[in-house]
Amino acid sequence: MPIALHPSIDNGIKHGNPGFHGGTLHCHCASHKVEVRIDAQTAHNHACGCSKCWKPKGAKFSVVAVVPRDAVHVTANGNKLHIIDHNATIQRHACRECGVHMFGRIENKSHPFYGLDFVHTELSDEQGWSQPEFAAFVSSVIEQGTPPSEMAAIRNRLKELGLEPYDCLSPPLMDAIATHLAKASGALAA
Ligand SMILES: N[C@@H](CCC(=O)N[C@@H](CSCO)C(=O)NCC(=O)O)C(=O)O
Ligand SMILES: [Zn+2]
Ligand SMILES: [Zn+2]
Repeated sequence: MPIALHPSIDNGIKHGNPGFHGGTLHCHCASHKVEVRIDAQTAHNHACGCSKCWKPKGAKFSVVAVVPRDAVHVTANGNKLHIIDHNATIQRHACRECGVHMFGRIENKSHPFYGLDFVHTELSDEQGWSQPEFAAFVSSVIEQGTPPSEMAAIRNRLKELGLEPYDCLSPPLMDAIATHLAKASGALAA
């Protein structure tokens, strides 16, 4: 049995459908579920090993993607939502009862990813969301108690699944962040 990372990737990566245009996320409550409608396909879907992203019980990684914030609409039981940490870069709006994070929003207008919300598409029954493309913050699983001796097996399994492991974000995303900062500072022409 290969090491378990997350139920939506452990049996192989399901391909996304480029023509897919969104769906509805719902929390894990048995009744009065929080529902969030997403009117867009996701981008930059990835496995994330950081301690802040929501993971289903027993998973080592979260699977998280971004969508334009204008495409995110709370459609039911929004009164159950609260913000986990108002000071975090990504303000995660979670269900107070079941703990599931419904969307993470960046409110800092000068942040490179301002305008994008973070979402977990496993919370939707629809098929076709963009597939995970890489693994981010892999070393961070140690901070949550994974023995460092397991890291080689974890990175090998991620590679076997086609998810290149990185200890921050992927090179294209790190380049996008650096480009944004260079344009803001004047080091590159805006
Ligand atoms: N080692 C830390 C890393 C946390 C971290 O920086 N997480 C990233 C990625 S989240 C989705 O890719 C991040 O951007 N965080 C901003 C925020 O969470 O507000 C840890 O594991 O906690
Ligand atoms: Zn809930
Ligand atoms: Zn994360």
